[in-house]
Amino acid sequence: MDSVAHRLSVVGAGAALELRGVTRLFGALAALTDVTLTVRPGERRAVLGSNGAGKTTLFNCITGDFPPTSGTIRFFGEDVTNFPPYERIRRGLRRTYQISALFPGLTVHDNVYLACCGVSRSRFSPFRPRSNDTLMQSADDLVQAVHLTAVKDRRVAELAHGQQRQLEIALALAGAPRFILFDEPAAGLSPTERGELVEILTSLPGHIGYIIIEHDMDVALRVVESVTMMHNGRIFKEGPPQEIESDPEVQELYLGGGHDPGGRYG
Ligand SMILES: Nc1ncnc2c1ncn2[C@@H]1O[C@H](COP(=O)(O)OP(=O)(O)OP(=O)(O)O)[C@@H](O)[C@H]1O
Repeated sequence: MDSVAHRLSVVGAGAALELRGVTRLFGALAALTDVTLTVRPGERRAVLGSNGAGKTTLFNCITGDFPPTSGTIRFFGEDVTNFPPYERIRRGLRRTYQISALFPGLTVHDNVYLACCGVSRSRFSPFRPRSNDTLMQSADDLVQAVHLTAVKDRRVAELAHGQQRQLEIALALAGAPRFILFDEPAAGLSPTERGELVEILTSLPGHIGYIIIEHDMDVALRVVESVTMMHNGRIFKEGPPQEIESDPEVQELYLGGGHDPGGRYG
């Protein structure tokens, strides 16, 4: 059995994420129209599409930052459509942003430690002996998982851009997530940093599924086993990376940038 099939077989049946008929309007603009999508536990999926296709709005609906205008969202079987974002985080949903959410004056380790405190049930205490703290150990493990152990005591402001993006992944991994939404993690990275990102994503624990929005097809298609193509707020194609990559319609719409921003005003 190949590693992907094995990984998906051990994490169980059912859906991690299930969207049914999700539509999101902004005034007269339909940013998403009737999106139906199922992602299995442990599955890794890319959502691709040209600018304005609705990818970020899809993430915002899943996280609860912008609830859908209509339709339903289930997370591991539970209807979370009307849950606030923190309730989804409590259930194991995480997200990274295109814009950095790091504390630049703190060290790498302290950023991760605070993220671990933030999602843990116990409150942060300045009086807790830090060396005995299991959260400290979790933070160390996460720093290692994103290849930043060598710079763990450095302030975030001193890190290279690629290292900051790696740190954002560590923050998303805090507190035992079950599913992560990665928003363009390769943006602004050098070729070497992209290679490192691919290694980090493909080494994540097998039970953690994710959706990645990524304009860099080379990165996206190497770290997923399925792809959803969006155009003008709708899903127009789904399939394994090889099939999507060689699809003539995808090539014309995505690689040719045939986006019609006026096509979905009512
Ligand atoms: N808060 C908002 N208010 C009004 N319109 C919005 C809002 N958010 C998104 N839109 C519009 O919805 C459409 C989809 O935008 P979205 O950001 O989801 O696309 P995208 O695929 O993520 O694009 P990009 O690749 O450029 O990030 C766009 O036409 C955008 O202008």
